[in-house]
Amino acid sequence: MKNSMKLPQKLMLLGAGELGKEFVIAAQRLGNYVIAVDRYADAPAMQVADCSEVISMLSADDLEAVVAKYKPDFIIPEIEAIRTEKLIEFEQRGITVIPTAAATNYTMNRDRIRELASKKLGIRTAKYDYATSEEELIAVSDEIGFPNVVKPVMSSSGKGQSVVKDKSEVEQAWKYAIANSRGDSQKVIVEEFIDFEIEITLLTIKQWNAPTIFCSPIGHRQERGDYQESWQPAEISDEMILSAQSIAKKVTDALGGAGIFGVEFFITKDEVIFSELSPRPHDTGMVTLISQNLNEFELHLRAILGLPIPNIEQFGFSASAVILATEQLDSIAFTGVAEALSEKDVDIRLFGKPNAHPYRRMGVALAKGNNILEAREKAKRAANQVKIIRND
Ligand SMILES: Nc1ncnc2c1ncn2[C@@H]1O[C@H](COP(=O)(O)OP(=O)(O)OP(=O)(O)O)[C@@H](O)[C@H]1O
Ligand SMILES: NCC(=O)N[C@@H]1O[C@H](COP(=O)([O-])[O-])[C@@H](O)[C@H]1O
Ligand SMILES: [Mg+2]
Repeated sequence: MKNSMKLPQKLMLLGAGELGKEFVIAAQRLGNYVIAVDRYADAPAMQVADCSEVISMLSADDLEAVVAKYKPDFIIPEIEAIRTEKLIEFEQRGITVIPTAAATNYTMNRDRIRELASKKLGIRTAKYDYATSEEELIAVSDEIGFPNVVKPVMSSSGKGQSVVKDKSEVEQAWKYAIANSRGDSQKVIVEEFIDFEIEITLLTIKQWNAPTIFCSPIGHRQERGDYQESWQPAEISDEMILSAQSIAKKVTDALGGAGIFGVEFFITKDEVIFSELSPRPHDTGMVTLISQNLNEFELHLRAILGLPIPNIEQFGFSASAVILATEQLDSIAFTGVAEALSEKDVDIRLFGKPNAHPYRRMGVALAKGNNILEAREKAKRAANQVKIIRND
């Protein structure tokens, strides 16, 4: 369907963070025209796009205005917090929404994608239920058991998420989830805590006119529900990889369209448990900036434009480690970059976010090594060398 299109295409990116920035670079390399949109000016992807717009992506009117102004060929969501009902309308008007408008609607809220995976497709997930008040959360927590994980149904990067060890922590978990929920949703999901051996992201590339293909699994470590480091390949059995691939194929087929998906799994001693997925490049997939011939952003672009992906070559033991802010800063400078780059097979990306607050991801260190441990150590060492200071 899409494989004889001409270039350039006009791409509208909804969300212009670090993932968008690398995607825009990939799109620009093939000469495409990109409009980067986000809630604030000078966002990372805006710095490399042809033009940019600052709007509320939760506002249908704002979305209508930018789409009417630019008439893009493709709308490519980069974050979850978008008025997805409006995307359905754009799709009906003939604009291609990636991967599909329905998929962005399914994945915007945890409950929708969970119901699809667990109830409709019968895929194994953590035991779960929902609560819409503190009283209900107390009852539901008892039913799921302790420890459990409480998350707002509308949030990402671990915002509002907590591990609840016993009854005494339920009230605090409710308050924290509601205070950090995106939009005005008062609904949380309570999940059985999975004591996994490793968690992985399986980058899954769904194409318009070619079979679904996969990257080598990426292992990752999270703190506060947010990614700290990732590595590829993840040390899991071939049998488990096949099982994860089959689940990823099932879910992405149900969502339809084309593009890359970051499909997250918990791997226990003997089970592969589906967690959630992003219908776009995944933060833990930034390791592919050093680990593959085509990184996850280039793969996303090729899948979107119906360009062939003849092979994905994995270059061996690779890792990424995040560079996080520790304080509130209005203007930023970095030190220690030269020291970090002095080691062989190390690279750094600084995203260019205009301001910082504690735990905000400002950059990432990338490394290759002779084994996974070495690659992880190198990436972490490089990340720790980079310091964020006030630029005055
Ligand atoms: N049921 C669970 N059992 C054990 N750990 C969990 C569970 N749910 C979440 N976690 C931990 O918290 C992390 C973040 O959870 P999840 O992916 O659901 O949140 P998120 O806010 O969507 O994150 P992101 O947007 O970065 O993908 C997981 O990667 C995992 O480390
Ligand atoms: N887990 C999702 C994720 O990593 N998303 C990435 O973070 C940006 C927001 O960063 P900010 O909150 O620092 O503005 C998003 O725009 C996207 O690139
Ligand atoms: Mg996640």
